Amino acid sequence: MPSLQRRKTIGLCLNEKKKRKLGFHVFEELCRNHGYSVIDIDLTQPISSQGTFDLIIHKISDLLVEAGQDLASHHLVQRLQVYLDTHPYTVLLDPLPALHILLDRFQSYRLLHTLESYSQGSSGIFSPPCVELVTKNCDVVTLVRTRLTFPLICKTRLAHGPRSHQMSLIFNEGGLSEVKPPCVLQSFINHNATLYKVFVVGSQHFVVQRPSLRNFPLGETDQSTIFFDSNQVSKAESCSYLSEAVPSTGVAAPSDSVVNQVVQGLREALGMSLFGVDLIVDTKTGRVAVIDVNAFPGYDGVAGFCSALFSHVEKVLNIGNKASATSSESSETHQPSEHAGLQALGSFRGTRLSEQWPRQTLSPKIYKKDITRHPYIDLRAQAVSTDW
Ligand SMILES: Nc1ncnc2c1ncn2[C@@H]1O[C@H](COP(=O)(O)OP(=O)(O)OP(=O)(O)O)[C@@H](O)[C@H]1O
Ligand SMILES: O=P(O)(O)O[C@H]1[C@H](OP(=O)(O)O)[C@@H](OP(=O)(O)O)[C@@H](O)[C@@H](O)[C@@H]1OP(=O)(O)O
Ligand SMILES: [Mg+2]
Ligand SMILES: [Mg+2]
Repeated sequence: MPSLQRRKTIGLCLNEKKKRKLGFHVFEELCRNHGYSVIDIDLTQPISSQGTFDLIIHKISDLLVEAGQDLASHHLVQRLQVYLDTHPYTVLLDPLPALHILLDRFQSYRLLHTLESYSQGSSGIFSPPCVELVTKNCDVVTLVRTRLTFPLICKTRLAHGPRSHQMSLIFNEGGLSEVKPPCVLQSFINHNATLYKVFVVGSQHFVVQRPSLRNFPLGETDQSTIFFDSNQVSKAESCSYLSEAVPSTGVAAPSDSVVNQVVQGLREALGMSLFGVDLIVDTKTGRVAVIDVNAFPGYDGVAGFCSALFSHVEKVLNIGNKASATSSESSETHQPSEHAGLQALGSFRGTRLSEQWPRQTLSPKIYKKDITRHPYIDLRAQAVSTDW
């Protein structure tokens, strides 16, 4: 029987600034030239009336953060969630549960430490020791004495938005009185002011070198706390006074195999396609530290971003095609299935955590939770099964 094929439709929930920075018109043109429709989704209007979307690309971090406090934003996120629930074959790049993890540095670092513990130190990859400060009512000095080493870097719990880039470098116990929870205190690792940004697009990744914070003497010193904005330190064009490298102490860049392990571990654990990982190399030990994971970052310096994204989208849509054809042959019902192919690509539908993570690894509490009503998901260590 002849079948009428609908034009595949890609929806975008990206603000103009993000699109402009990424040169996103190139991606849109590639899509249209290959027969796909591309439509900007307006979350203030019913989504179904704007199109039938096979795949949605978004960066709604602002909205996800606001949804915790603001009812109007909550409703917009809810609208997207309901659309996904009622359109089980729509692929969301990237899944909302994973984004909730990356919006929260507590959860991101817990995930990194879990991945590290699976490798039992064999890979030489680590995430610097850190402590979570929820309120002022804790004995910060004892926590730091028992778990961390000076200098420390203090980062806000929230990982997105302008205030999330306001950080401080603390050199002694006296400096601890100024920290403002909720925040993370993390041991500072000397890395000769060199940062390696790994930008992931589906199964591909790109490594870009950037400036970073300079080395500091290890151990407690009487240096006063340095407050800084991370956006002024590690952008391609940054030339902060905090970034002078020491030329003679260069260390080798992370090897391809280390970068692959980090990317693969996070891709599988998060089920994401579009993310960035910041790596530094410890000048003392040569080990590679993972210090930050960002959802849908800027990809600045990645020349082929739009074509890499297009080829990933094509792969996902083609696998989705086959998977839905197979499942409609074998079953009358249209339940969301766990497509092995999609999972292998790390491109999961963005509905509930339970649909993307192996069910047996989730506690019943998380399994039942409607993530859009809970800005922070309680990520359990056992929910991660990937080795580094
Ligand atoms: N543990 C650490 N040891 C040494 N330097 C660090 C450490 N953590 C962060 N840095 C430095 O501080 C900068 C900002 O840290 P981080 O990447 O966590 O912040 P961010 O604001 O989330 O960055 P992004 O803009 O990539 O999202 C890094 O680029 C690096 O220069
Ligand atoms: O443009 P966006 O708002 O997505 O900003 C992202 C920023 O990209 P940009 O530098 O091109 O702006 C990213 O920089 P690189 O890692 O790529 O250097 C990184 O700072 C993310 O944390 C930011 O995401 P956010 O913190 O806002 O969620
Ligand atoms: Mg960073
Ligand atoms: Mg970050």
